[in-house]
Amino acid sequence: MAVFTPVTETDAQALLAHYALGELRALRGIPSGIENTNYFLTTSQGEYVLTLFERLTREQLPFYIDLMTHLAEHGIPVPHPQAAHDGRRLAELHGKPCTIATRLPGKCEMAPEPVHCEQVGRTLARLHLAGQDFPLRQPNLLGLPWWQQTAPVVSPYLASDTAAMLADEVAFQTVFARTDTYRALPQGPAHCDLFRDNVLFAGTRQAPELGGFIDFYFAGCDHWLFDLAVCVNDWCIDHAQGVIRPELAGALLAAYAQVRPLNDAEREAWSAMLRAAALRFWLSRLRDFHLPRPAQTLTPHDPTHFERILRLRRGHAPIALP
Ligand SMILES: Nc1ncnc2c1ncn2[C@@H]1O[C@H](COP(=O)(O)OP(=O)(O)O)[C@@H](O)[C@H]1O
Ligand SMILES: N[C@@H](CCOP(=O)(O)O)C(=O)O
Repeated sequence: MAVFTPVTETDAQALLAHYALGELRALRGIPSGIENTNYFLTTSQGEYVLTLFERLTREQLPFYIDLMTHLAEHGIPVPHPQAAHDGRRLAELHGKPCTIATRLPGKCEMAPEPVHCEQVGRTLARLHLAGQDFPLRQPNLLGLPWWQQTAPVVSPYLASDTAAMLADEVAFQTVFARTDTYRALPQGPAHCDLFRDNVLFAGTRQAPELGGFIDFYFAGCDHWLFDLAVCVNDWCIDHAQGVIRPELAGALLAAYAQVRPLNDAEREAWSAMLRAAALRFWLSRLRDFHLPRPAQTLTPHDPTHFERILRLRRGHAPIALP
């Protein structure tokens, strides 16, 4: 279970005393997630999620908390961080920054159909547009400089031909980032980790209703196309092989483009961006696998999944953007 820092009922009661959220009814550690400590918190007033931040610093956190607040207040279904009596949405527990946000309805859909992909695409485009006037700026902290820094750290754990592919891909992305096409890509606040386990659906499998997007703690200002590529690389593939399933990608991309039409620079950059999105998660999984942090119990994600996806994206022209 990804509880890095245990929280007791007494801790939670003391924390709730600073909020107008009612009395504690139940507290339950959440057995998934790999970044933060999460608990479901039930009070006499509603259902919330308590998150203790394990890696992000106090300086970095206002971006995420204020972004979720901004998006929630603009009608995007995301967890709404709650303000304490003093107006702050960030508190502290066991020396770790923490927040209490609304619990969204539904559960993850790990075997999506086009109808799920459509809703994800549409809501992602709405999120991008709603984020345009968000005033804070913080880059995606796991962007190109982090890839350049991390590749040599994980490289010694790889077979020599795999390490060579990693180095070649980082070099490719470094050159791509200097092109006019890259500079012309629209950007703004982006989720940057919108995998199947970060979207909740209520309703039925035939008639799903998107409950919301969760886990904004990899968000940052980046190209919107990168966000879309992260999404397609997870939502629209055959999971065993990593190949893109056209009926899923078609549904997600068409729904996205209906809300925010894509431009020529984005069409030109699409293949490189799918590679960038695969590289990003291959690197973080390699780091987590070979250089793990202590946790009560934690199964690291399989890095070879994204190694395979990167090989595929390097070898084939992707499905065209609408
Ligand atoms: N606001 C929320 N509403 C409902 N469930 C949530 C919410 N936040 C987290 N969860 C649940 O907690 C799990 C882990 O949260 P997540 O943010 O993905 O953790 P981590 O940041 O550690 O990866 C999710 O899969 C989901 O089941
Ligand atoms: N989505 C990433 C890692 C982050 O995991 P999450 O549980 O916080 O979404 C991956 O799959 O590598």
